[in-house]
Amino acid sequence: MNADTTLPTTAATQPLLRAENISFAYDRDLVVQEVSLDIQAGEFAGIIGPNGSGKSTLLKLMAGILEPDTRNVLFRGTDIKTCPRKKLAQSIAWIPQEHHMPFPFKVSEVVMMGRHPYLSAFTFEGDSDYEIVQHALEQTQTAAFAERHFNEISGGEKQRVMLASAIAQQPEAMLLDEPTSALDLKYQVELLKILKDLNTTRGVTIAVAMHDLHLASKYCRRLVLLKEGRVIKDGTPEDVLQKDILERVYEVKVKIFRDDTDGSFMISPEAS
Ligand SMILES: Nc1ncnc2c1ncn2[C@@H]1O[C@H](COP(=O)(O)OP(=O)(O)OP(=O)(O)O)[C@@H](O)[C@H]1O
Repeated sequence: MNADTTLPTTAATQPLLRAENISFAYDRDLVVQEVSLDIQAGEFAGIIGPNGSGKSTLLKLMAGILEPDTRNVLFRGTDIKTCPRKKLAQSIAWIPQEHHMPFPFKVSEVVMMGRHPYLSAFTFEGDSDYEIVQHALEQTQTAAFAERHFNEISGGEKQRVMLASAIAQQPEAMLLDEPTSALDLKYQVELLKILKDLNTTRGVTIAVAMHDLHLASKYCRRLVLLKEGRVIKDGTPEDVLQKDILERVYEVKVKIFRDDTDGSFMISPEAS
């Protein structure tokens, strides 16, 4: 067995990801404060909260991109800092909010980057890698512009290409930072349907930062509400999307409507 890809065998009993009372500051002020959060394998969790509440930062900490100042993030019970990088790159896909490539890569090449954690320094992509990439391009409806340069496509097209790259990565978990922010109505729903399908049919764990509370309540089985870097409420959409909680956290009066067809919630801010 290759030691580089081995993780502890006790892993199955642990949450996939655990933030154990972590705090983090970019400079002086803490932007994540004493957050304890377990993400179990197979969950579909939404991270919600006002601008600047720490959603992106928390996801970056959970993905091992940033290191907490205090305490640790554990991946299957092991401090994420000490996990073999290759195994981590195969296991966790991170989809950031902003995408820019430093070189003029084609869309197909960006999607192929999802396969890189599986290749060694001296191996080239094989037929199965190309098949996986082609399937990911088709699944995200990005195959039509696979030969265009990534930096020359629209923001919404980039978001779908980054999802394709994450699908090609075949990870255990996808952490996504506002993946629908640049998408039109059709593709917002398409992207969330793809995530739901990956979650239900392949067991991919999803943690996604979202501003659209209606879509969050429609697709996420759990919502974690942040304010000023702290978890204010963590539970089902019904537990979290309550008038008094939302008004306190977002500092605006809201009306909440329930869609009886799927149980989702529509939140309408009221002009004061
Ligand atoms: N690279 C950085 N350097 C310094 N401060 C940062 C950096 N990134 C974020 N911050 C600050 O950290 C805080 C949390 O930001 P973060 O992006 O995590 O919040 P967010 O909830 O994702 O916000 P939004 O909904 O606006 O995307 C904010 O006050 C932000 O200004």
